[in-house]
Amino acid sequence: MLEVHDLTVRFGGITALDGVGFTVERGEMVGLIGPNGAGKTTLFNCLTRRYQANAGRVGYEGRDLLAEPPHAIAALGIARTFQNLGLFPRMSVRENTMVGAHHHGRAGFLTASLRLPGVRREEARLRAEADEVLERLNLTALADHPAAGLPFGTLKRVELARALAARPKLLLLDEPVNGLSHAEVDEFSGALRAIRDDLDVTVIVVEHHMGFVMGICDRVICLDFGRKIAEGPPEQVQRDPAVIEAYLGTAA
Ligand SMILES: Nc1ncnc2c1ncn2[C@@H]1O[C@H](COP(=O)(O)OP(=O)(O)OP(=O)(O)O)[C@@H](O)[C@H]1O
Repeated sequence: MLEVHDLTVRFGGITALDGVGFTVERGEMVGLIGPNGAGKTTLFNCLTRRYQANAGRVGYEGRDLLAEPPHAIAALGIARTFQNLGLFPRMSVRENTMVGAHHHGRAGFLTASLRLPGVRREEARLRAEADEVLERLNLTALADHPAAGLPFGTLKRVELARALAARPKLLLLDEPVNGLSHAEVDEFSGALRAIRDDLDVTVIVVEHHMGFVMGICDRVICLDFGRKIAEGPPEQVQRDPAVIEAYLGTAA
């Protein structure tokens, strides 16, 4: 599904990604780990075309992803969540979720403003789809509640709901369980497993929570200073001396 070759991104004198390469098969759940500043978010920003790569290639379902404009990413089936949440505080949980589905809508600015019957039907369809996602994530009771004022753990689930409403084939999760309690992490893991099994979604997840990553991922890739330093099954990567050193080096 995804083939990343020799991806390099520089910001002035900093090389945020340095010749990174890996592949992801359809249906896999891949963990992307590495100390702060390793280049994980930069990688997501390249895959969603927010950042321009200096070198390298990315193949996505046989396409040259780096040749696609940023606005085409959602329609290609790539959705992401953000480390610091990308929600609209004054909009309800349902409305925030419907934002994720906007690229399925066909109504233009004019037809939408005129509220023609076709537009109303379409809105009802998007709303029904959003409600289905909310149900799956145990958010139905909060559908009409504004995002503002909800606990952080709940907002993390709303953020996931928004990404799922886009009906993604490839889901990029940026620190989805950061700041969650132990019980919330377990709940999130369960929901994510069910989503992967039921919705045929391929997942790449950036996370510092090792218990979560090791418990849920089929394969783990570790970056350090923009380079891939390890890749393999979770138990193997966890024991890899280069990975241990990268983390301990940061802590020291
Ligand atoms: N827009 C930018 N402009 C300049 N430097 C940037 C930019 N984005 C990222 N960087 C730099 O690139 C490097 C990689 O950052 P990135 O955010 O990708 O790391 P990360 O692995 O996601 O870290 P964290 O775990 O802290 O989120 C860092 O040195 C960072 O300062």
